Amino acid sequence: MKIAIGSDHAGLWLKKSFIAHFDKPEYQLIDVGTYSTEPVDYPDYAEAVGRKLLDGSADRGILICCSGVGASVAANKIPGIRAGLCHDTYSAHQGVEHDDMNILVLGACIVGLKLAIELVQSFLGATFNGEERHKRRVGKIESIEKRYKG
Ligand SMILES: O=C(CO)[C@H](O)[C@H](O)[C@H](O)COP(=O)(O)O
Repeated sequence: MKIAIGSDHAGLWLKKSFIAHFDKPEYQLIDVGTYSTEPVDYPDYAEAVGRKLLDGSADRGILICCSGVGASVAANKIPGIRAGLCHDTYSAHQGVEHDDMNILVLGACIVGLKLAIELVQSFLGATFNGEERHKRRVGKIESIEKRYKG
């Protein structure tokens, strides 16, 4: 699975830890930055991760900022992106199974490394279950995107 991963300065430590932990043959991590602790703006990394999904170079995305809120808000502005801020493992897999969530957003100021790894494992191990009512709801999200297209 190809996974685009990005963070701002606040999420850098967690992004680095993920890159080390998920260095496994089944995962190909595409690191879109940031690469130093110099302060940056989370929307830039949210957009960079979103673009990787839209151009087909990544199957899933992981985004990290301090709370996870800003990165989540920014990523969800991109049509086709369904980003979820999840700090419990149930939401991390149910968000994929029911809502076809394609980016997991984490707050590096909120979660510790062990929980964060479990969250990513839950997210990556889940697939959209494709049941009619869930397809209908995701379809309605796409309709909202179309109605408000600039
Ligand atoms: O949490 C965030 C947005 O929801 C970001 O990580 C910001 O970086 C956070 O607001 C901290 O910003 P600062 O410039 O490091 O004070």
